[in-house]
Amino acid sequence: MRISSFSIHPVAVADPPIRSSYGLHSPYALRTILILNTDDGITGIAEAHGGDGSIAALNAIQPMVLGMDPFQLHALWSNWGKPDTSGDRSQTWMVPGENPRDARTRAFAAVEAACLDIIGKAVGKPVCDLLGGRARDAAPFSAYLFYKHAGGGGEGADAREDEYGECLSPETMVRQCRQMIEKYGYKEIKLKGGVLEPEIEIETIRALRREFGPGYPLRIDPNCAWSVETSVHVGRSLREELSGGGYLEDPTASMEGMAEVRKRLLAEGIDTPLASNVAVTGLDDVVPAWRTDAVQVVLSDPHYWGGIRNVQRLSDLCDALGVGVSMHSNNHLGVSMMIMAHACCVSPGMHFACDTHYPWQSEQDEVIEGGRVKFVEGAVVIPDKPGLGIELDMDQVGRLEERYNKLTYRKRDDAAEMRKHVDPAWQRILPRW
Ligand SMILES: O=C([O-])C(=O)C[C@H](O)[C@@H](O)C(=O)[O-]
Ligand SMILES: [Mg+2]
Repeated sequence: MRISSFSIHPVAVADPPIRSSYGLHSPYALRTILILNTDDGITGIAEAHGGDGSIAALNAIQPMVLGMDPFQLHALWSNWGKPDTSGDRSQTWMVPGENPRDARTRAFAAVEAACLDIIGKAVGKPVCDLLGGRARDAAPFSAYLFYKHAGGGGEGADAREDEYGECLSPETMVRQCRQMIEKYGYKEIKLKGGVLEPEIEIETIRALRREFGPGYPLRIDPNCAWSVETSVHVGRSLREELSGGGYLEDPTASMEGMAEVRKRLLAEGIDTPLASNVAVTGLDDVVPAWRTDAVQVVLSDPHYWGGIRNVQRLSDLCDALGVGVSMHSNNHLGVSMMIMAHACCVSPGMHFACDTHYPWQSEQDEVIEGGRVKFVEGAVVIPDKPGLGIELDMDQVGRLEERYNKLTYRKRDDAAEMRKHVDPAWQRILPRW
């Protein structure tokens, strides 16, 4: 079997004005759909980050993919040569999906997912059953809460209804969480922080705990917005709330900063795990993060960590080191949803509910046949279908691609969006508090 065609479809997906320490989301999130066909008529699909950087990396791998046997993934990776991993591979300064240092890993991840989809279809097995068998039948996800301005995303005739309204206070965040839990059944909660004064974010976490109780583990992620001092203060203030299955995610920048926060919290008898997808972005980072005790929960991602198999490798490595594993997300559609669900199900060490931005996207913008992926009590059940278990709706892909072609931007730039809509002088300052 050989890959006989390779096509990429950039798409634009309506996205509400949600905030993080990187800034503000633009009206459309950018994604890329990859389609591979084989000479015996099997189609494999994948989804990757969007915009020019992602497309350039996919174009660069294309000549090696055309004509390859989809079973030979090791050969593809080694023939491409080792990517340049020198310099800053972190996501401290660049929003996920925009660091050119992991562009190759991300392109490989997309090809790998499409090849696994092909292999699954060829042998009649779901992807997670190709990779040693599933550790679980359903992938649990968490309610991923964002401070946000009013608006549902999209523009003009494409503007979407605002399901969650403005949420810039503890009370409105509790309402957002209630809506999300009622709709999807999530059992764990993640708050994207680094947006408002730390005292307001502390109060938001407390309000969530009062409302939902200790049965819903809580995590907060300010994407490095805090100094070591502030991180220790937040860790101390939320000692109870972040215990029992929660964590403190990327409170401060750099492995050294994280290690210092950990040391100071432990000195006060506070054992809240620190999680990271910013300081730790690849397998090479795991041992240094473990050795310095900077990170107790590593946040995988089958996109920028180099694929589903690397998430599985990461899970095994973390298991051996006694480190936890969870999963990071970015805005995504149903194809990524299934890539993430399969990655979770083949990773025995994944004991936390994974992140997903999926509730922030809408039914109108889904690209898979049959509408959106469903959650059952907060989890995505692996369908009894071969490969990833989904097919593309090409009319929808065409519609979202047409929309992409009309946009004036080709990369995610949350700081520029912040200057346009909130504060013309806004700069990303780290630490801000
Ligand atoms: O866990 C994280 O760091 C993220 O989810 C990063 C994302 O880019 C998030 O900050 C966002 O969507 O703004
Ligand atoms: Mg994070």
